[in-house]
Amino acid sequence: MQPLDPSLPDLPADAALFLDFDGCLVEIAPRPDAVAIPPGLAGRLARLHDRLGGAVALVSGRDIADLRGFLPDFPGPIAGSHGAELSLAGQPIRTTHAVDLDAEALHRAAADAVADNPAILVERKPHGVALHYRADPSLRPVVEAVMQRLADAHPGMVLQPAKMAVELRPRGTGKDGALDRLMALPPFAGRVPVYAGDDLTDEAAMAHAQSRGGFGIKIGAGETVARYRLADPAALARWLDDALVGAG
Ligand SMILES: O=P(O)(O)OC[C@H]1O[C@H](O[C@H]2O[C@H](CO)[C@@H](O)[C@H](O)[C@H]2O)[C@H](O)[C@@H](O)[C@@H]1O
Repeated sequence: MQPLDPSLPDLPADAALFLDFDGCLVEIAPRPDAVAIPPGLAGRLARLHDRLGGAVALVSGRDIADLRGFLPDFPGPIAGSHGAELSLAGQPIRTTHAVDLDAEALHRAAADAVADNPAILVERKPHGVALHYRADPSLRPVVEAVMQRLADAHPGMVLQPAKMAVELRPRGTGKDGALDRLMALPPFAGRVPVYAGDDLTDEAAMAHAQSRGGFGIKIGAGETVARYRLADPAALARWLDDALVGAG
């Protein structure tokens, strides 16, 4: 069991907590549909939601419908597709950008471009597409070249490198924007933003949390702007559980 970062403070009682999903709440899996939800995760999120007056949000590169499939009872807001969509508690999903995207055409173009490489997995999202090469990492240059061509052909979209994947997301979106949007709303407004994430896509949001008086927690290895680090999702779970115990 990895020790907790000894410098990591307790979760502030007035925190606004932003949690990434893959590699942060759940371990990375061979395929996006193969992640295992830890047995205590849903209960932990519900208790944190109560403890923080509802100021707990999921912020993911996955689309919201996909995330809801894994965490159907999550009671708080979800920012999905790298901030391109947002669902406030009890409200329908709404789009946060103005990029005019024919998602089906984009998915078709991506799938056609890698049709000769069955090891490349095409993830179709309502606001973009991801090409995964985890099954054969030697295909990374192929994926990068295809995605660069697609980005050139879709000026409204930008490249988003991910873990063993390359994605396209709408220009102007991002997890930092999602954090900003939520921090302007109750019950997040006026609280201390705390953001935990593992990936490149989380860096801007962690920097943003820190610029607003809060802090970031990098999960796992790799360069980061985050002030603190925890080894893996299990270490994050223990830190969150400590906060719940501390709260009595
Ligand atoms: O923002 P996140 O919640 O961390 O989501 C980032 C991307 O995660 C997923 O892909 C990654 O996780 C998969 C499952 O562990 C793994 O197989 C893949 O290699 C990783 O890149 C998801 O599929 C993407 O849509 C998310 O954007």
